[in-house]
Amino acid sequence: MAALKLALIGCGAIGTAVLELLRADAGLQVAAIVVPGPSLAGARAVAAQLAPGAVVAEAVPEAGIDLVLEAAGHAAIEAHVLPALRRGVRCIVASVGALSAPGLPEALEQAAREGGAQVQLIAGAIGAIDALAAARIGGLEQVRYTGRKPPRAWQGTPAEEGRELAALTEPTVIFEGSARQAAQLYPKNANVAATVSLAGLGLDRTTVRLIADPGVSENVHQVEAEGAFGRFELTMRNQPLAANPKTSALTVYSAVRAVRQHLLPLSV
Ligand SMILES: NC(=O)C1=CN([C@@H]2O[C@H](COP(=O)(O)OP(=O)(O)OC[C@H]3O[C@@H](n4cnc5c(N)ncnc54)[C@H](OP(=O)(O)O)[C@@H]3O)[C@@H](O)[C@H]2O)C=CC1
Ligand SMILES: O=C([O-])CC(=O)C(=O)O
Repeated sequence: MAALKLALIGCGAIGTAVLELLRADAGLQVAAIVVPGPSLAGARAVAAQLAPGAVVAEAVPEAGIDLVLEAAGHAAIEAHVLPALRRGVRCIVASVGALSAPGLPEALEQAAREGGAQVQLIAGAIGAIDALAAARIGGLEQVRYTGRKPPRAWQGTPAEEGRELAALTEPTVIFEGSARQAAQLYPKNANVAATVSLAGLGLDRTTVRLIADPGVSENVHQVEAEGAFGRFELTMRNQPLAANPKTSALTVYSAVRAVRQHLLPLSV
């Protein structure tokens, strides 16, 4: 059987780790790696080591791709995922927070329908998305998400406004509001907030708290959900990636699992 041809969008912390893990997968060929112009040379160096057969380009090739994995950032959905879906290519999306932009969920659905393809949002750094989505069917009353990361994970975000992150000595709430606001203000840190909300009560009714905590070294994600099913409390203590402290290693494994689900005859 012909190998499944994958296009990877983004070649940063997640993309590189995904390439390492998928390197030896039978039945899979990384056919393309897509990055912005200034990163082409860096991505070519990574490809030479981890995906020697891949074309490195600024756009997904128009032919010869069976599956797209986005691990790039919110802007990549509009730029690369929508066109791929319209051409009928299945897509896996890590930057779920992009769906907080009004109209983007509908645009994704429309593009997928047009192409007869499907878009899969990964659970990424969070668990229990299956339980939450199932609980929604019975009716949910409240879903609350708390994201707690070491101060350095909030560098380059609005959390820096009016405070010196490196000088924090106490856990500090840097954001309280809806999942939609969190995903828009913290596009590299609150994709999980968007995922929890899309599985549960929606972007506007899911309450989110983001905390910079000098007392933790992990990325800690908590979900509290209540409804007709009963209630659950989930705590994930994720190891961050050395290459990007904002991102949990579990996100990489979740992306790899999603790709492998397209290869295996049986998957859990
Ligand atoms: N669902 C989840 O649980 C999580 C989701 N994420 C999402 O994954 C994304 C990637 O994370 P991570 O790998 O750690 O980030 P990195 O910053 O390490 O890497 C991002 C990569 O994507 C490239 N890139 C950026 N914009 C585009 C674009 N428009 N088209 C193509 N490539 C692009 C970057 O290139 P350049 O350096 O040139 O900008 C870089 O190669 C995050 O931005 C976030 O949206 C992250 C963590 C958890
Ligand atoms: O990887 C994580 O811990 C979560 C994250 O950055 C996000 O939700 O965007």
